[in-house]
Amino acid sequence: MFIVFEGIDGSGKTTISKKLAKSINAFWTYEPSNSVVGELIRKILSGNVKVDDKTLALLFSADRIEHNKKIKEELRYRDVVCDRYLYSSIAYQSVAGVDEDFIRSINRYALKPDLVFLLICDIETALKRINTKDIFEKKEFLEKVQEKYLDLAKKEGFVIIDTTDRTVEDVYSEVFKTVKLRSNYGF
Ligand SMILES: Nc1ncnc2c1ncn2[C@@H]1O[C@H](COP(=O)(O)OP(=O)(O)OP(=O)(O)O)[C@@H](O)[C@H]1O
Ligand SMILES: Cc1cn([C@H]2C[C@H](O)[C@@H](COP(=O)(O)O)O2)c(=O)[nH]c1=O
Repeated sequence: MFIVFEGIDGSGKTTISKKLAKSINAFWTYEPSNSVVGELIRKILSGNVKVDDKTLALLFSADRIEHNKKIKEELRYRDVVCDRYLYSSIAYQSVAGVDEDFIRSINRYALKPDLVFLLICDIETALKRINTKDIFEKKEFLEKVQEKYLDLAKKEGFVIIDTTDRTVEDVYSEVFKTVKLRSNYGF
């Protein structure tokens, strides 16, 4: 099973996805990945290197091609839990002004996940949770990204979980119950 966690920065994706991967003995992975393209992306996100928004969208899709190879390989043996994926590109890059059809087109060969969790959070709470700031971590921008995610969630059937004012344990318990229901395993 290929499970993806999406949401704005500070919504709790890394915390919850790592916890889930550990408890179901799945492979935990993330985007931007640790490929050479992923490393270049992180330099751009820190604001040290500037590129056109379309170039950044292309870099995310190139990193995803590299990342997909690893995911497919792991799925032969076990479940995969991923911290950010394709829908981060659709949400962030479209809010940054890149045409959604262009984003979908350059990602058309990306492996489809079996289950997507959208972790939503009050923006002020999310910003308080994060220490380092990247080029996208601004209140107005993240508000639009979260709206775009909610729009995608309705169309694509994501499981939405609000993490505002909830403990990690509480959020995790809801995630675990959903995975149990949606999978063939009796964890
Ligand atoms: N439900 C929660 N309640 C309180 N704090 C939380 C909750 N979930 C996560 N946190 C804390 O918020 C911080 C950010 O969490 P995390 O890194 O999981 O978010 P994220 O969505 O992966 O962020 P980013 O996209 O910026 O990497 C961490 O210090 C984490 O311990
Ligand atoms: C995969 C992906 C990511 N992003 C953005 C979203 C965040 O601002 C950063 C990643 O930071 P994190 O702390 O590692 O979550 O990258 C994006 O704009 N498009 C994407 O496809």
